[in-house]
Amino acid sequence: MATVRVQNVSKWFPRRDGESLHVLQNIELDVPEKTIVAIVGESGSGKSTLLNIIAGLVKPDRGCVLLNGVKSSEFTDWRSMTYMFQDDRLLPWRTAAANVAFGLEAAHVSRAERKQRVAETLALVGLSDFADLYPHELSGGMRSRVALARSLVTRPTLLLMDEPFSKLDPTIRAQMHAEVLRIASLMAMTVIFVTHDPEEAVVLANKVVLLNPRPGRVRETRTIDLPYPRDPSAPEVNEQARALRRSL
Ligand SMILES: Nc1ncnc2c1ncn2[C@@H]1O[C@H](COP(=O)(O)OP(=O)(O)OP(=O)(O)O)[C@@H](O)[C@H]1O
Repeated sequence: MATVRVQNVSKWFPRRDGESLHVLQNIELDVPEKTIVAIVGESGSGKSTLLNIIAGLVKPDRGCVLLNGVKSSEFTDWRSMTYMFQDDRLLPWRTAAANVAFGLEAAHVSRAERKQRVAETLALVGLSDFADLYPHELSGGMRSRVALARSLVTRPTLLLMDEPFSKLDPTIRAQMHAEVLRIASLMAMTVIFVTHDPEEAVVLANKVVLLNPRPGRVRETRTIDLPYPRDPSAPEVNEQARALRRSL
C-alpha cells in the first residue's frame, strides 16, 4: 500500500540577488492508497517542487510529508517509490533490457532473478520482442515504455511522474495513458503526476489538485468521478477538461 499526506508544506528557494523565492505555501494534500492524483497549475506554480518534496529529493522548509504514515525524514522504504521524468533518460549504450535492469542494480537482486524480473516487466509493457534493441532503434512510444518498465521493475507501490508523456505525439500519449491505468490497477499503485494538460489530468486522475502561483498554493481539489477507461473524445470527459482549463 502507499498513502501520501502532505502537511502544511512551505518552501523557499534562495535567489541570486540574496532574496528568497517563496515557491510553496502551506500545501495540504491527502492521497489515499490506489488514488491517482494530478497536480496542475501554470508554469512556476511549484508543481515539480511539490513532487520532488514528496519524492524526498527536496526538503520542505516547513511542514512534512507522511509516506505510509511515516515522516519522510524517517522513511526508509524508498524502493517502494519510483519516479518518471519528463525525458526518458535511457542509457544509449544499453539495450532495452539492460536499461530496465538498471532499475534493479542497486537492489542486490541475484542475476537470475534480475533476468526474470526484467523479462516480466518488459512483457508487462508489451516490449518482450524488443528487449535486445538499443534506444536509438526504438520509437518514442517504445522508449517511453522502456522508461516505464525501468520504473516498475522494482515493483513500487507509489509512482511519481513529472510530465512523463508530454513529448509524445497524441496517439502514443493516449496509449501510454491506457498502459499506466492498466498497470496502476494491476499493481495496486498510488500515482501522483504533474501535468500541463487538463485533458491528461481528467483522463487519468481521480483527484486533481490545482495550484495557484507565486507562491504555489492549493486553490482547489477536484474529484473526477467518471468511470475508466475515459475516452478523451467523450462529452463528459471533454466537459471536465474544459472546466479545468477555464480554472487554469
Ligand atoms: N533548485 C531551485 N533553486 C532555485 N529556484 C528553483 C529551484 N527549483 C525551482 N525553482 C523555482 O521555483 C519555482 C517553481 O518551480 P517548479 O519547477 O516547481 O514549477 P512548475 O510549476 O513545475 O513549473 P513548470 O510547469 O514550468 O515546470 C520557479 O520559479 C523556479 O524557477
